[in-house]
Amino acid sequence: MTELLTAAQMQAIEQAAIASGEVTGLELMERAGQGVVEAIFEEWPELAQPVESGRGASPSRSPEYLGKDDAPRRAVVLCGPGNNGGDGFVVARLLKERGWAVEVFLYGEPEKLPPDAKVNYERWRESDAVRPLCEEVIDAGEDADLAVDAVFGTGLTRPFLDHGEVQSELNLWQAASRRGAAPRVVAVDMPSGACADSGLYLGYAGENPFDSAVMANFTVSFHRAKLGQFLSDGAVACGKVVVKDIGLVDRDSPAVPGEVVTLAAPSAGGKAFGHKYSHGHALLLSGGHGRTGAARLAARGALRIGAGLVTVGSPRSAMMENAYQLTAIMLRQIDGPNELDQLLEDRRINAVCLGPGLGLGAETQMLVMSVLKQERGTVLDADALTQFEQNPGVLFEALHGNCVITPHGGEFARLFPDLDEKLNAPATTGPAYSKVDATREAAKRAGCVVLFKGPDTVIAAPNGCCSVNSAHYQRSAPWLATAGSGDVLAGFIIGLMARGLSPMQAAETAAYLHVECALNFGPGLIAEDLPEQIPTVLRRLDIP
Ligand SMILES: NC(=O)C1=CN([C@@H]2O[C@H](COP(=O)(O)OP(=O)(O)OC[C@H]3O[C@@H](n4cnc5c(N)ncnc54)[C@H](O)[C@@H]3O)[C@@H](O)[C@H]2O)[C@@H](O)CC1
Ligand SMILES: Nc1ncnc2c1ncn2[C@@H]1O[C@H](COP(=O)(O)OP(=O)(O)O)[C@@H](O)[C@H]1O
Ligand SMILES: [K+]
Repeated sequence: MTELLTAAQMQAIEQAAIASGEVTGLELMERAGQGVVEAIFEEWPELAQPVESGRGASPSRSPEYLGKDDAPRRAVVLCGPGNNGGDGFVVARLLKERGWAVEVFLYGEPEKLPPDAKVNYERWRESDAVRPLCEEVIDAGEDADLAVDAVFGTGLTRPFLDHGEVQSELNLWQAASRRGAAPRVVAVDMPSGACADSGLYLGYAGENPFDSAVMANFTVSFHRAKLGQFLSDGAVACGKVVVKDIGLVDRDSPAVPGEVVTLAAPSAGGKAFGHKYSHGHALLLSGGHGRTGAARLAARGALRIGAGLVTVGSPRSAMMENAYQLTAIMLRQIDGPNELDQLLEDRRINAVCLGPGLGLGAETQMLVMSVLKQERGTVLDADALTQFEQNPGVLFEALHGNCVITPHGGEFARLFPDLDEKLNAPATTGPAYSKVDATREAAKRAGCVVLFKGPDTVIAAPNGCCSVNSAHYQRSAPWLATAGSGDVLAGFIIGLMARGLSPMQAAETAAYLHVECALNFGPGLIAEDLPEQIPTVLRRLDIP
């Protein structure tokens, strides 16, 4: 289970360790700096060689490794006014010990550094200069091999704006480094300017932070990854996240505030035994004539993910259209809520999904209400959510603990306009209101699991349980931005609920597998391809 911590949770863990006497803040800072240096050479082994050595010199820890014609590697280290800056001074010293030429710039006043950072500042100052962080850093960085961003980490509380020019230059370095030019940028804990809890850049009202903010090639975090590294812009700005152990032990400390968020992972448990009815019977409602594709996509998803039986319920107008295109999936005519009620007298139908392609209008509202009063496993998506834009309270009243709702950004805004407004208001103070905060509040209000879609899909239950299904970094799956992929996701969830997974487990597992399917297929993906990847993905993950 990969935990994603908020700044407050990380601070509480650190404080508890220091209070217990097992470690000092200074030791933690030294380990953090060591972790960053280690990560740099793991990421870029070539940096362990001096420039132009070309003689296969082995990595060395002392300046003696320099041959006659070799030039030292060069780094600029940008330090900030807090402990993130303290880590930066450690990194500078360790690189220098390896023979690097290092220039250090400080944003802030040395006298105001917190104690541990001050100690490391003084150690650096014993032999070298610290210059104020200003435009000079731009010239210094131009031909450096490496830029270390240790300006702000988990302590960012307000916008880092007055150094916009410096930031935009860092951004140019970063862009240049993606083209193979120097310097590479490594961020300590967070790319400075981005909030560690929300991933939002502070103070960028209406502007694209990526026009000027620090973006890293990779980010080194300590003990555990931070939430902001997997949410919103933070998940783009970090480049990649490497977590380094700094010797903190996990503890069930009541001092750690709030329920910890995890990265979504599939729940184990497959089709080891039983007959088809022991794997549940999922019903998916189709829209009318010309609007049936979405329900069939979802139904195919439900069947592939292992529901024992899957039925599409179709209005008369669409029976032929559906019949032509369904084989293993069964078809039943359902015209209106009364016929739906009759069908649901069959208690073996234990999970119902509605919304994809269903259309808007009074009938949709009645169908939703009819299903919800049955208290079966229920997934509401798309039109079944939009239908309640004018009266979300009616929906929340009827939702129950055996439901999952799966809004994308637009649907979320329709059901939870106030939360959407908070989430999209320009972030000015840290920790900023995050997609995790919004989804948790939404789940409480709705009284059921909410899966808020996106490359950073957040899944939350009313009890505060929450996970992030990340399609970033090595799981980046931009091909999912294709029509109908959300319908398949709804089908995956209802299929797993039919099989008996809890709403939270089903939503997490489905979201995880959805991304795996996209990764398995790759470019050119269309929604129809997603269910067809399930067999390979399940086999690879060893889920029977
Ligand atoms: N918490 C931990 O367990 C550890 C923390 N370490 C490092 O310490 C960092 C956290 O240190 P801090 O809490 O001191 O926070 P930061 O160093 O991230 O920055 C906070 C400091 O900057 C000030 N500040 C915030 N926003 C500002 C702005 N826009 N303009 C000017 N000043 C601003 C704050 O008042 C505070 O003094 C972590 O990111 C990590 O790099 C590591 O040394 C190892 C252990
Ligand atoms: N860039 C992206 N990277 C990863 N996943 C994405 C991306 N864009 C969309 N998705 C995912 O694709 C699905 C799209 O669903 P949705 O917006 O409901 O589309 P549709 O209604 O067309 O099916 C969601 O699961 C969402 O999380
Ligand atoms: K930083």
